[in-house]
Amino acid sequence: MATARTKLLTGDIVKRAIADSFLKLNPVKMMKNPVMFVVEVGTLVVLLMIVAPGFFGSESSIGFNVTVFLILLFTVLFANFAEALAEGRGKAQADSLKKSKQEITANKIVGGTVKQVPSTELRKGDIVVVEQGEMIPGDGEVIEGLASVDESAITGESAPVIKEAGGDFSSVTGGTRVVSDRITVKITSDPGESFIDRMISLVEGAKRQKTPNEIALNTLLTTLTLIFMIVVVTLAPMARYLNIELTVPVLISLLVCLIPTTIGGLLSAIGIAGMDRVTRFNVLAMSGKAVEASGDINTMILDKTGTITFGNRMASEFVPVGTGDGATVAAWAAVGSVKDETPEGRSVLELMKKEGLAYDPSIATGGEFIEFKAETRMSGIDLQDGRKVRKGAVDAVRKWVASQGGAIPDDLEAKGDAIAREGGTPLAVAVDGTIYGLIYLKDTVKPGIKERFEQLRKMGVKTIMCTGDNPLTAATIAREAGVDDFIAESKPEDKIAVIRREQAEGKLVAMTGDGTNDAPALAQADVGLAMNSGTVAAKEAANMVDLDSDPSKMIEVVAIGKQLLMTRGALTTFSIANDVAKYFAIIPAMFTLAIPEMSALNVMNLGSPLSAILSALVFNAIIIPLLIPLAMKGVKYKAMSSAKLLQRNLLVYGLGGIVVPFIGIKLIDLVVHVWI
Ligand SMILES: Nc1ncnc2c1ncn2[C@@H]1O[C@H](COP(=O)(O)OP(=O)(O)OP(=O)(O)O)[C@@H](O)[C@H]1O
Ligand SMILES: [K+]
Ligand SMILES: [Mg+2]
Repeated sequence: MATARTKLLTGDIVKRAIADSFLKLNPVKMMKNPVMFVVEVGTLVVLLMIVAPGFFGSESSIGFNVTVFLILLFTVLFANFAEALAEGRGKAQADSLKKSKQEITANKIVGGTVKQVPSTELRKGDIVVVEQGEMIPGDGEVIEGLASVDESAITGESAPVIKEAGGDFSSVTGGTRVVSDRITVKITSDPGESFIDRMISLVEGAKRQKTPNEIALNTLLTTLTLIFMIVVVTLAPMARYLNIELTVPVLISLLVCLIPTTIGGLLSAIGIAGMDRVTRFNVLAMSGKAVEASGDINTMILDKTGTITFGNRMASEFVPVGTGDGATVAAWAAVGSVKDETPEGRSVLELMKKEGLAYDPSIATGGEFIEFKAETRMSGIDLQDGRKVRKGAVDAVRKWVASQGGAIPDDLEAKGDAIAREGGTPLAVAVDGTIYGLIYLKDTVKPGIKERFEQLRKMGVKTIMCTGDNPLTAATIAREAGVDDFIAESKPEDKIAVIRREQAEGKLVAMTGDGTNDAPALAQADVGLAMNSGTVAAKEAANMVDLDSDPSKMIEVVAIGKQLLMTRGALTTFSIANDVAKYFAIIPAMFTLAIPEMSALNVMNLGSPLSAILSALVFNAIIIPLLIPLAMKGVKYKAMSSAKLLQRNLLVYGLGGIVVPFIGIKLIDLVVHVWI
C-alpha cells in the first residue's frame, strides 16, 4: 500500500517556501503568471509614487499609498508562497533521492573478466554482475540468476522483492540493493536518464510543463485581466470628464480587486499538489498531463486476474472426466506441473500435499518442460519415454488432443462449464490422446471492488474487463464484480484493439499492464499505468508507474485526476464570483470619494470610502493563503456525473464566492475603519 514517505508539511518546507516567495518576485519569473505579474507592476507603480510623489500628478495621502503598497506586496508574496509550498515537498523528496544516488562501483564484464568501474561510466548494453549486499549500479534487466532486492529507496516498501531472468519480474532499478544471491544485469539506460534521475526531475518539478487545461485557463485569466485593464484605464478620463478625480493608487486597487488574483495565485499550486498526491500514493506520473488525463477518462480497461480478483488462482479440486478417476487426474496434473513456476502450477502440487495424494515425480526426470504461454494457454512436459502431458484452458487442450488424434470425453464440456459458471477456471489435463479430467482453479473477487465500479459508473467511467479465461468464467466474474463489459479469451494484443475502438469514439482510455506485450497498448492508452515489477519496455511505454505494483490503483489515480480538475474548477468559480462583491465595495466608494452625495451607493454600509477600498484589497490578499489548504488538499471528492458536479460546484463555490467576500469585507472594514 501507499506509504507517506515525506511528511506533508515540515518546518523546513515552510521556511524554505517563505524564502522562495521572495525569490519568485523576480519579474522574469513572474511574467509566466500574467495575472500576478500585473499585480506586481501595480505594486511597483505605487512604490514609485511613495518615493517620487507628484510624479503622476495625483495626490493621495502618503499613508494610504504605503498601505496599498504593503497590501499589494503581500498579495504577490502570498501567491508565490502558495506555489513554493506546493513545490516544497517535492524538493525535499528530491533531496533525499539525490542522497541515495551516490556513486556506486560497478562490476562490469569486459571481455569475459570483471572490471570495476564507476556507475557513471555505464552505458546502455553494458553487462554487470551484482553480488549479495551490493547496490545495483544502474537500471537494467536481469539476464542471469535470481536475487531478492531491497527496493525501499524508491518504493518505500521494506520487504525485498524477487527479481529473476526472463518473464515479467526481470527489471531492476539503479540504487536498489541486492540482499541475497547474485544476478547478471544488462544495463538499459545511459547516465542521467535513469529511473531515479527521472524521479528527481519529476518531484523537483524541473520539467513540469503546463497541461493543455492549465494553458486554456491561463489564457482565459489573461484575457479577463486585459479586459479589466482596459476598463480601469478608460475609467479615469471618463471620471475626469465628470469632474471626479481618481488617483492612481485607487485605480490600481480597483484593478487588482477585479482581476482574478485568487485563482491566478493558486493555479500552479493546484497542479503541483495534484501531482504530489499521485506521488504520495506511490504512483509516479511522468507528466502533469497524465494526471489530468486520468481525470477525464471515459473508459478503463482492467485485467481480471490480480486486478479484479485476488489473482492467486488456486487448484481446489481434481474433477475426473470420461473413464478417468480422481487419483489419475491428480497424478498427471502433478507431473505436468513439477516445473511450472506459475502460481497455478505450484498450487497443483500444494493441493496434492494437502489431500495426501501421491505421484511419482521421477516420471518427469529428463523430460522437456513446456512453459505456460498466454498465446497457447497451455503448459506441460514432454516425457523422456515420448509421452506428452498437457494442462491448460479447456478449448486449447481439446484442440491439442484432437490434433493428436484423440477422442473428447462426453462429459468434458458440461463439467468444465459447471466450474466456469461458479467463476472458477477449469484446466483440462491430458496425456497424448486422452483427457483424464479437470483442475478446478478458484479465484476470489476482491471485496469492495463492486462498490468501486459503482462509483466509477457514477462518474461516467465505463469499465471493461479483459481476461485470457473462457467466456463463462469471465461472465460470472464480470457479473460478480459489476463491470460494464468484458472480453474473454483475449490475447495481450486484443487490448490495443479495444483501446483504438474506444478512442475512435472520442473516448479517453486508461489501462494497466506489466508485460512487454502490454507495451504497445500502454503507449496507445491515454493513461497507461505500468507496474514497477514489470518489464522495462512496459515502464517506458506507460506514462505512470505504480511503485507498489498494484493494478487496481488505477481506480484511485482516476479519482485523484478528477479531484484535481474539480478543485481547479471550483476555485476558478469562487475567484470570479468573488470579484462581484469587491466591485460593489469599491465602485461606490470611489465615486463617493469625489461626490459625497453619492453615499447612497454605499450598499454595504462601509465605514468610509478609503476604508472600503482598503478592506476589499485586504480581503483580496488574505483569501489566497486562506485557500492554500483547499488548493493543496483538493476539494472534497464525490463520485457523480460531470453535469451534476458542475451544478453542485456552481451552487457551492459560485454562490459562496459571492456571499463570502460581502461578509469578509464588512468584517475587515469594521477593523480598518477604526484605524483610519
Ligand atoms: N500455469 C498454467 N498452465 C496451463 N494453463 C494455464 C496456466 N495458467 C493459466 N492457464 C490457462 O490459460 C488461460 C489464460 O491465462 P492468462 O494468465 O493469460 O490470462 P488470465 O490470467 O486468465 O487473464 P488476465 O490475467 O488477463 O485477467 C487461463 O484462463 C487458463 O485457462
Ligand atoms: K481579484
Ligand atoms: Mg494472467
